[in-house]
Amino acid sequence: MYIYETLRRKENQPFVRWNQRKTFRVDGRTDFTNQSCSTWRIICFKTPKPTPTALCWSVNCHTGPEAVLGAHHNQVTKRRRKERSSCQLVLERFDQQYSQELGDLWSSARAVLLDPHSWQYGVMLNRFTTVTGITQTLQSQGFSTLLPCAAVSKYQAGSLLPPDYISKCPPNDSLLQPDSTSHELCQDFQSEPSLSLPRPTLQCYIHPYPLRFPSQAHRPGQLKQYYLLNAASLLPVLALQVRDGEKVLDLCSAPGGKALAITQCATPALLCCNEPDPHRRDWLAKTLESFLPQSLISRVIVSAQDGRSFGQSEAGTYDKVLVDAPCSNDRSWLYSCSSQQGEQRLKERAKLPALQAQLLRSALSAVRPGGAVVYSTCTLSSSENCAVVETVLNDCPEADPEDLWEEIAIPLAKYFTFSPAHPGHGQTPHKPSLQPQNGTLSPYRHRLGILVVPQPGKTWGPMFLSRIRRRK
Ligand SMILES: C[S@@+](CC[C@H](N)C(=O)[O-])C[C@H]1O[C@@H](n2cnc3c(N)ncnc32)[C@H](O)[C@@H]1O
Repeated sequence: MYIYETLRRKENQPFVRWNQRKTFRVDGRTDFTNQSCSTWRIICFKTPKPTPTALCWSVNCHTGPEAVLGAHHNQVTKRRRKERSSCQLVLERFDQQYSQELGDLWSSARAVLLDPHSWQYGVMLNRFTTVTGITQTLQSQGFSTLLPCAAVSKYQAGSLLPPDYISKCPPNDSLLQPDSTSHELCQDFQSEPSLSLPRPTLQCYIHPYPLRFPSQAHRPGQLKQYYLLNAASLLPVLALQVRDGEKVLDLCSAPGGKALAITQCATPALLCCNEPDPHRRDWLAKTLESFLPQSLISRVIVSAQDGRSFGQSEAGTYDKVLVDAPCSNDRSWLYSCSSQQGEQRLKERAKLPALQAQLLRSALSAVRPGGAVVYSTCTLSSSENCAVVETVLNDCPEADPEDLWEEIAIPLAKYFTFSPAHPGHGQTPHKPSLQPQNGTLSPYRHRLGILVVPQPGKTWGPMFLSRIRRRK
């Protein structure tokens, strides 16, 4: 059990809990004995028996030196997270398939998926709110921004970032981004001078340890300041490269995390969020209402079509289309609540590639010539990933896959573990390469897509993404 906490310590006063948890570990970077320190970064960790003495140092392979605060700190009380057990049936199927497809990467990915306490969470800030306070809190707890400045300028409506924004950033690969731009207002679109929105800045904070920032409760009349997500979910949105004023379709939209990320990257002229499932559509609508101001909500449509027919009804309409397809969802399927549910899901799994291919074809019809479609899933399964892309490309001669390895995998390799696509989906076991090595990867293989594989210390993913451009 790894739970991370921050305790504040005032001079000559007892420890005050910032959040209600208990057995604590001191972050290796914090000098616990430094009396002048006003903020302690304390991390709760799994211990068979909390030590009753004040401090007990030990070493944890993930996180370094640890200290257990003993029971005599009466603010420190016990609470255990409910353990979830994995579904054996699903795990066996994953073992069979993924050891073939991922080789050595699977055993370490498996260890991460089976240890929910090691999972990391990203905190995506909402540019439509004041985020200075949250930013300070995050930074004081050891969070830093995910996207270095170079990546920010490249991916998110980069030409719109003012030169002083870039110059305010530290010159090298520093993770600290200035917060001030979140509050700068810009006039978007000369055609609608009345639309005054904060400048697009996708800011996602991550922590080196699996610290889960508390989710924000509903605040009547106020927008939420941040959204918690798997940081790998941002990659399909970055790959979409949405620019201000574009028409964007999010074909499979609920609960809306990627739709929100799109609105952080740019101000589209139209964002159509499609979700056929009524319950999930309500959830989507609530997400949008909780994060977007009225001036933007008027540009957002929630639609309820079967995504497979969208391409026919709105052919050639959109500049960009995101297909974040229904998929096996490895993380959640592994924790199916019963073996019956696991069995049922594995049966459904066989039908998914056909549905995914239909959705991708529909998206390629809905996008205008010259526009781009991003296809993504949150499974490691090659039959739902590159095999779907390959199938669709085979019967869409007017569609070209684009290389995301150079554009996304290499610049962001510090944060995510990438594996290139696996053509032949499982027929040929292959040893994945984390970095492209000259001569070992064909350009076509890059182009089918890239896969984020969860690994210890970089637990983001699974996430597959592929970008396909419709020829002019
Ligand atoms: C992976 S989830 C999307 C997650 C979402 N993009 C986000 O970031 O929050 C896939 C969604 O596709 C929806 N879906 C299932 N079948 C669909 C279909 N035929 N057309 C469009 N969406 C569909 C599911 O109800 C589900 O909400």
